[in-house]
Amino acid sequence: MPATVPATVVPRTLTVRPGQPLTGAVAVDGSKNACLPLLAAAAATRRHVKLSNVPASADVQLMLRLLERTGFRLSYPVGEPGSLILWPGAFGPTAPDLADAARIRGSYYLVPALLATHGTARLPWPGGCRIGERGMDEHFRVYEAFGDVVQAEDHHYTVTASSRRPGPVRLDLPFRSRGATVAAVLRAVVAGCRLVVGNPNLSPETTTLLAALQESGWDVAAGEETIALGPPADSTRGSLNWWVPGDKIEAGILACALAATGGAGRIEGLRGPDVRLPADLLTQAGIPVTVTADAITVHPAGQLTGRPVRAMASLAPNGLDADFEPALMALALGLPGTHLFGDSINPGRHGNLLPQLARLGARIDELSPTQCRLAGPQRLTGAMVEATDIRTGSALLIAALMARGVTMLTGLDQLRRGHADLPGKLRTLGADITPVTW
Ligand SMILES: CC(=O)N[C@H]1[C@@H](OP(=O)(O)OP(=O)(O)OC[C@H]2O[C@@H](n3ccc(=O)[nH]c3=O)[C@H](O)[C@@H]2O)O[C@H](CO)[C@@H](O)[C@@H]1O
Ligand SMILES: C=C(OP(=O)(O)O)C(=O)O
Repeated sequence: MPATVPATVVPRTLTVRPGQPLTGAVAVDGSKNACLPLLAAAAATRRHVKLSNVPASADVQLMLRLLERTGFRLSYPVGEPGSLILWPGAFGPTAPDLADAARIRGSYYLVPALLATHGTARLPWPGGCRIGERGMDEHFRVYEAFGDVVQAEDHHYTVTASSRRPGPVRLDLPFRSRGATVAAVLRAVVAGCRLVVGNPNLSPETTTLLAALQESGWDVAAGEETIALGPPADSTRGSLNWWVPGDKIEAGILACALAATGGAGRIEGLRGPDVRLPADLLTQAGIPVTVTADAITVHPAGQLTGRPVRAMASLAPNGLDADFEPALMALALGLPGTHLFGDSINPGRHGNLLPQLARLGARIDELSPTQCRLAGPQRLTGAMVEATDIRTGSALLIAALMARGVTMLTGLDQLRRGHADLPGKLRTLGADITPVTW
């Protein structure tokens, strides 16, 4: 009898072979990093929220299970793939055991909702990508500014809600942490109080959350210096409709893959301004790119005589999101010039990414633990590599498409944490990527 592979088998390894330049059109999924705070905000509002364009990535699926275990209810409207409705169900007297919250960084977004439902949040230290020391001290300072009590233990941390209703809260962040900014905003939602955050994070993920709250009746004013929030004037509790924006990082990865193979194509379903910076870097490197309100198009490049790539991650308003950097680094391996990269936000990123690119033969000079330089174009050779974090996985896919010979990519669980099916999207553009099912 021929061996058959059940349709549900999830491959653990992929083979990637170089081929024709990628071409065609593909749409991105909703963004994991925008979806996680929106889910946490939906829980914090304790209203019925319909959320659309929800990606099927593993981290988002896990967040949904954590919310259900906490006592929130979920339903999936028929005929609307990617949509769900979240509302508060019955909450038990004791806080739930959320041990597997340790698998994702974004589980910290649950703290405000847990304070609302149980008065206390006890969570394992967050996991996610192993990209260096990923502190939470600033998140804790946020809760303390609201009068909450924070206890750090070996394996867990506990936040206990203040018994007093906080008055207006003002806090200034020492740096523009996205996690701490979102924590402050969601805590104010639970407290129903006014909030001013100085030196806030203004990434699209944060401003998407602010826009959703504004639609929900909150008074929101966001500028480079401060974010100011005021609770809704009336106590309307009607249902809300929010939308997860298309994944800017997935769009950047697909644009880099098109460019890396000398191809041309269109990536849809995103917000143009979210990909402005990586698009500018491609254009400066001599790869013609146009960005419209909801798409990015990579045009055929002639001779590559553009400027070298200089991709420095930054938390400044309009700074380059750190998660774009690995894909740009993979692309630059094929571009002429001496290219410079930096990510001091995630100080362990290069320690993860560079050894894997080196397995393909990449020669990258580490100027410091967080900065590196490479001269291109380089000749890469297929090898066995591992997606040691989400963005390392996507950078390896791009590099493998440029390499001579076959690359085998393992560690797909990491890749799936951030993208429901990035290999499938690359296949839509013509990439030769095959799951290994033995
Ligand atoms: C789930 C999610 O959206 N993850 C993103 C988020 O990471 P992350 O969730 O880590 O964002 P944070 O703002 O919490 O932290 C960013 C970095 O700042 C430092 N830090 C942060 C808080 C703190 O209290 N103490 C401290 O030292 C750590 O080095 C940490 O790694 O923003 C990063 C930078 O844009 C992105 O690369 C991640 O993809
Ligand atoms: C670093 C990332 O994820 P997380 O913060 O969830 O680990 C990422 O999305 O690239």
